[in-house]
Amino acid sequence: MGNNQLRNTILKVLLRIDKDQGFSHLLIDHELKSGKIGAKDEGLLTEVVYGTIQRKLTLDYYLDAFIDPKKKIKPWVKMLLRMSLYQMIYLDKIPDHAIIHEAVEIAKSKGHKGIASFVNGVLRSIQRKGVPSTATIKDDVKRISIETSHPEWLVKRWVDQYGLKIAEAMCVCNTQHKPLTVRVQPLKISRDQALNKLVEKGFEARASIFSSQGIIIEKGNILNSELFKHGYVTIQDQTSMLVAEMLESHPNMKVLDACSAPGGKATHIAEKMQNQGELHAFDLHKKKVKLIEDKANQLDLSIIDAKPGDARKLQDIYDEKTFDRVLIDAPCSGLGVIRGKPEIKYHKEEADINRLATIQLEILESVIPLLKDEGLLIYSTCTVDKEENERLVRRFLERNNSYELDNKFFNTLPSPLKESPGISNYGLQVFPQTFNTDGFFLTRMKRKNKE
Ligand SMILES: C[S@@+](CC[C@H](N)C(=O)[O-])C[C@H]1O[C@@H](n2cnc3c(N)ncnc32)[C@H](O)[C@@H]1O
Repeated sequence: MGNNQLRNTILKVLLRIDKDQGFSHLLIDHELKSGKIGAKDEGLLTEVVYGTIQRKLTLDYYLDAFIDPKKKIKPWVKMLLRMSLYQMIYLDKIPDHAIIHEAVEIAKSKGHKGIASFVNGVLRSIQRKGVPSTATIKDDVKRISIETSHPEWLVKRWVDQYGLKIAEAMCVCNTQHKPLTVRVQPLKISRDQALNKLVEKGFEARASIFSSQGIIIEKGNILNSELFKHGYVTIQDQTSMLVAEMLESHPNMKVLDACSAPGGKATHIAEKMQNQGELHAFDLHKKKVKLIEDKANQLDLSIIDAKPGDARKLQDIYDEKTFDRVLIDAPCSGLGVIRGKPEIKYHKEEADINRLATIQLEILESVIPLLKDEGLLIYSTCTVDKEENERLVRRFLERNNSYELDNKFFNTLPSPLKESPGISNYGLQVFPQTFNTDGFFLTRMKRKNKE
């Protein structure tokens, strides 16, 4: 694929994410699987798409200083400027003159000479004069919003909920690289064996403190490894691995995973059960059930019975006190996974959070009666927001006095997590910056002992 074609593909993907609210990882995956992108261009496509989305508000702040506010610009021209500027500022592989040349060629072929000369003028002016400083922005929320490219409502919300220092560190971290982590399938290989194999193949890898099965890959492409291809390891963030660690499920238990797709945590739980017992996995969306089955097959786990179903209606299927363990990994705003899905920052709105909290509470209240006496329930989300996490748990406990937090949960956490800044009376909020992971929340509950 020529340079011009590659840049056109990048522009097409970016416009789909922006206009049609597409997911960056799915659209990138689609292009990479099309067979049209050469191996040497895969990295550039991924980097420019993610980077441009990740830095959109910062790039707009820079561009606005060079564009007459009265000028009407078509969305594709604005996006072309953003992706070109992203490469000029954040990538040092390609010289500026080549980036500007490509942008002008695209402007010519997609538009006309006038647009090409406008694009050329803006990019050349920035090249000559440099980008404006953010130091003049006095308001902290506005400054963080522009410097780290998070909408102001979100920065303000995080500052109000967690304070300026944590909020700013979180926003900065969300623009930085996160190492990939994998989970070892312990019924097929031990973590030490997997680590040795990876090091032999030239990977830089180390053990995670979050889970006895976790490995952090510092260098090397795990997707091309035999370990990955044959289901000896699966990709999972370290925070998500905490869930099965803390659920303490054992062989021959009866376990419910009420919101299960794509099955990352269900398969981990099945591994902890040594693939013995019953694991009932549900997801609201029928087509996602196949994802759970595929993951279970890939890891050679047979005890997962995956079905479509609404977690709020499982009482129609099961009697009260059926399960030894229950996981509610609830649908959430996903504000903890902005690094992997940067468009979340712009697609989510504040009103979504209250709507989601209502559903989360409904799910929790419908599912928890299925838990046996002495059973354990984990409630988790991949978001950083008190309304969906700590406050949700507090609201649940205030409304349902036969349940309580399981205090042993806090003692059982791996030690650096016990002392981490997100510990509260209602669970553990992991901030992405503390351990360079996703942002994640989890807590453990149980039925109160009757006197
Ligand atoms: C955070 S994801 C679960 C991730 C999964 N536990 C894993 O580790 O791979 C939440 C899931 O809940 C599903 N969902 C949303 N509403 C639901 C409902 N009312 N009942 C069951 N599943 C639901 C979504 O389709 C989504 O797949």
